Amino acid sequence: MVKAIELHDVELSLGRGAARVHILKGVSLAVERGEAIGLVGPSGSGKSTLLMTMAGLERPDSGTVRIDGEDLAPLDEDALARFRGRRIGIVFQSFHLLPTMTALENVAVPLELAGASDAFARARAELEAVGLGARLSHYPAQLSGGEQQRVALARALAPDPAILVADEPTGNLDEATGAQIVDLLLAMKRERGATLVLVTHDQSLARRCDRTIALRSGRIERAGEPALA
Ligand SMILES: Nc1ncnc2c1ncn2[C@@H]1O[C@H](COP(=O)(O)OP(=O)(O)OP(=O)(O)O)[C@@H](O)[C@H]1O
Repeated sequence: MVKAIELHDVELSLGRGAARVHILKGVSLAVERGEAIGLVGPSGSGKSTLLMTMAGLERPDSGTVRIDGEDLAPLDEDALARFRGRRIGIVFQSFHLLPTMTALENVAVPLELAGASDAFARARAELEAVGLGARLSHYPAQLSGGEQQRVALARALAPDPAILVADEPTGNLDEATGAQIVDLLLAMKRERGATLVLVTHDQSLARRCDRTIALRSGRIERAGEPALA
């Protein structure tokens, strides 16, 4: 069976000259289609870097990254950006919404730029699905943190990606709101049959995923067995 995400012996360094840091060290892992993975580990262990590598936003120095069986290495930057746009939804801790656009525009405009003819109708449906049907015309500054993260989630899901990656999506939220966002992430990925990789410091949130993968000092410390293999 083709894996949703497959890394083999990935080495990755970031930074220049004396500031260059060897972050990922021989990382190999496989994520089944439809799995929800909680990616955990101490601060600085490389979780965000690994997530960005899985999402095709960082390229490894060596080793291979395959998404749905496709090796990302031969893709040039344009092809990689198109691949990401079609297949991968990304949610960040700090929402990354455009402050001058309404909730609806934040979701619809990227869809429109990607060539969707029904961008505004789809954006409206996505915002309704995350419970924001009554907030379409609000600007990010008029929304709570949890609502802003729902807009970001709607934006990530709008192109119907097969893979959703979320980097500390609850990091700027209080505990109860954070738990609601994880509920929503898990419900959305189940409904759509997507694969989810969630970076979190919170072990109790990570345990709600099908499986946790633990990183330490850039190496996989523990990966568990996929329940869906
Ligand atoms: N662009 C960069 N240049 C140099 N070093 C970097 C760069 N990005 C990350 N690092 C370093 O790589 C290591 C891993 O960072 P990363 O953000 O992946 O860890 P993390 O486990 O997600 O940490 P946290 O939980 O604190 O967010 C850290 O020591 C960090 O300082």
